Amino acid sequence: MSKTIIVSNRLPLQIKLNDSELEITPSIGGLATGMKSVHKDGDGIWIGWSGLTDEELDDTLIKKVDKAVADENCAAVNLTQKDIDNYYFGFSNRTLWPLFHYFTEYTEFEKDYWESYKKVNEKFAEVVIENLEEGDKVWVHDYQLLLLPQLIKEKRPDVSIGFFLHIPFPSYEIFRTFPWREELLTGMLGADLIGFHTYDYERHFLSSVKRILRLDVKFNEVIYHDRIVKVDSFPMGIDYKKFHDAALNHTQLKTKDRSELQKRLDDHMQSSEDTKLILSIDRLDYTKGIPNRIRAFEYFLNKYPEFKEKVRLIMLSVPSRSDVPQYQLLKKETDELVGRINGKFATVSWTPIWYFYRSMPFDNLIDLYTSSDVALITPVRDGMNLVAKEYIATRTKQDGVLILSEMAGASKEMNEALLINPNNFEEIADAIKQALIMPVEEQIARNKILQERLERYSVEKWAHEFMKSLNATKNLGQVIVAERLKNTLQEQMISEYKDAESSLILLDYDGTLAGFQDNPKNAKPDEDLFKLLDQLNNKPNTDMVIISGRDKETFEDWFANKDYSLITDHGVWLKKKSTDWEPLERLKSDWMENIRPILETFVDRTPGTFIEEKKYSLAWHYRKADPELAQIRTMELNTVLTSLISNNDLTVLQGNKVIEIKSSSVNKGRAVSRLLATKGYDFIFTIGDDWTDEYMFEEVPEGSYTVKVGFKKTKAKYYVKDTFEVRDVLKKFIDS
Ligand SMILES: O=P(O)(O)OC[C@H]1O[C@H](O[C@H]2O[C@H](CO)[C@@H](O)[C@H](O)[C@H]2O)[C@H](O)[C@@H](O)[C@@H]1O
Ligand SMILES: O=c1ccn([C@@H]2O[C@H](COP(=O)(O)OP(=O)(O)O)[C@@H](O)[C@H]2O)c(=O)[nH]1
Repeated sequence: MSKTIIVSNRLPLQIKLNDSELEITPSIGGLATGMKSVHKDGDGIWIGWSGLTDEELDDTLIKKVDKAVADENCAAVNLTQKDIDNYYFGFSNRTLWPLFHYFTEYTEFEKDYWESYKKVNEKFAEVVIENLEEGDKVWVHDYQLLLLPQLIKEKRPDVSIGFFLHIPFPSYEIFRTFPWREELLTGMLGADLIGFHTYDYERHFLSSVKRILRLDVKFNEVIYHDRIVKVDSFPMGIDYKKFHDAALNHTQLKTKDRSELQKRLDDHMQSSEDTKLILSIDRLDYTKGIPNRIRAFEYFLNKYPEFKEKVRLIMLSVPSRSDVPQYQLLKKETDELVGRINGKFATVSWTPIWYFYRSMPFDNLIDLYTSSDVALITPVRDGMNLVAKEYIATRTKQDGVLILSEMAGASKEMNEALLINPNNFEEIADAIKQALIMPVEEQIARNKILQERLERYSVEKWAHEFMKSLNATKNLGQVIVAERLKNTLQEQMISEYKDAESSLILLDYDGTLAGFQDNPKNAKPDEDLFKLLDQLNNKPNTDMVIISGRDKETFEDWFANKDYSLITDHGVWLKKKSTDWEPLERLKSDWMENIRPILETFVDRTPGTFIEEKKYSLAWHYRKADPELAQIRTMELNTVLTSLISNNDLTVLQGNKVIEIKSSSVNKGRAVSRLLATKGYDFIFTIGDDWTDEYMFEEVPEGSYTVKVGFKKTKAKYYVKDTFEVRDVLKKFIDS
């Protein structure tokens, strides 16, 4: 039976050694708490790091760890202390985490960290491959494993892979500063479906894919080699029922069953009639805006002194990544701030801030959530923030107010909360006051809407939607275009070629024989290509024709010493083997004088674009321009040109990052039909990569081999992945 394999850096359980005995605790953090609910009901396995390093383990302990993780349907990836130092504390938490949360000044670009990150991603890949069985799906999580999808896909292209990023994906302007940006993007694109919490993160990712990898993006689909990668947003939910039911049970607890923490909270609440509790819970992380929050609370107490001795801020800060210097500094800063403010405002009966630096068991979290009148959640950046959702889920009487930073992914779905800018103390202070005096009817009205949404889009639903989309993505890849020219088909084709008495091989040039270059002039044939073409050209009973939109002058220059058959200018000129150039069409070019100035205005306004002037056509290339600006400009240019060309027998063609204006009566198809009229062939092979080649595919008779380069919509019957595969196929003709 097929299963889903979840992969994340941490397993849902963390193991430590205590006097050579295993001490097992649940992992902290939204990824672990959220995915745990998904994993518990499923029949899959969860692969991740156990919490112990190789150095801490001997054979006996390894067996114990394996058993402990296997009991939870997990499998451990073994990491050394050096891996943890360089991959986890290093690259993950001193490079990716700060950069993706816009803390560029904290970001360290260390080659050693990067090398370790690659190595550890490979270790994860090995364990995944070991556990993979026929039909399994893999769901990879988060920034620690950005290279993993590609590593799995390379070894197991048949496996359906989903990837979900739990933190923000930064804007292109931030991401472009990253030294290994191409590798990270291609690593992620190994997945069939890439998910983010919000649409903003999704569009930032697509923007980087377009600009850095220059890949084609159609709406939310990336065309990557011969695959379509779907990108979408799936805002993660929580196990609503678990939190809501726990809160309901909590209300029924007898006094004797109440926790020590709850008793302290009760004491505070009973100390005066209008006393209130404000709660914050987060890992002690600089992204969570903890110092800002404390300062804003101080500002509030100064601005609204009537709340002194009545309102208390309870801050639960969970220790996190304490080997990273920025976290140590944050700890110091937080301790000092809390000390200073408590020192400044405290009275005999009141300290304004209760500060806990530890993690708490689930029941204590419920104590805190259910006892607090306000939740104050103020991250400066946060992928989602599940605490905000958990607070709302526990409000069984629907009272309570959530103050939430608009920089948290959760804010996109929680409009009924009081949304604040975490850098604006004035706004936070006013929001605290508004929350404290908000009529209970208004609290209920807001929370009712929030709860309905959270209950509906729970973490189970989130996981279900993601997997549903992953399954649909798989089908998408299969239905769309031509059939892959796989080895068995190639063998059949070559055997037909060998049996044929007369064969025609039509080869497009750019994007087929030679790779795409920023400057078209640089796409000159290389030595290998010449060798290959020479050999093909000498095959008996074979007419090899290079058929291109390039101008005659370029081909005259490039192939000066070669006796190849050539067709240039999309079919205007023909040079047959051992004969001279002859025009296939008689064309006028006076129209160019009118069109060129228009194209020049587009070049001036669109940096990176340029005009290629051929004898019979004009081409405006935008391959180096910003893709979004280019998209707008191509629409504008099309509109302008449409009104101009109608009287001139001209056509505007949209190519691969180029718009070309040329005579309507010329195309590669017409040129091919003329070739076919002069000679009969019993084997025809034609290959090309863009729209101009579609005319050839249409023109050649049924039964011909029509092949597209790249995974695109086409009239061709088959496709190959790239120019490297084109050469491999041509070698098979030569070797036959
Ligand atoms: O594993 P740690 O290094 O101790 O960190 C804990 C987790 O922190 C991050 O959580 C994120 O995921 C949450 C759920 O999607 C989201 O609400 C939150 O905004 C994120 O910051 C991190 O992404 C996880 O990988 C860590 O395990
Ligand atoms: O002592 C604690 C404090 C918090 N949490 C949980 O940690 C998660 C924090 O997730 P969030 O998305 O808010 O932030 P992250 O830590 O993942 O950045 C929530 O599910 C909390 O219930 C916990 O298990 N123990």
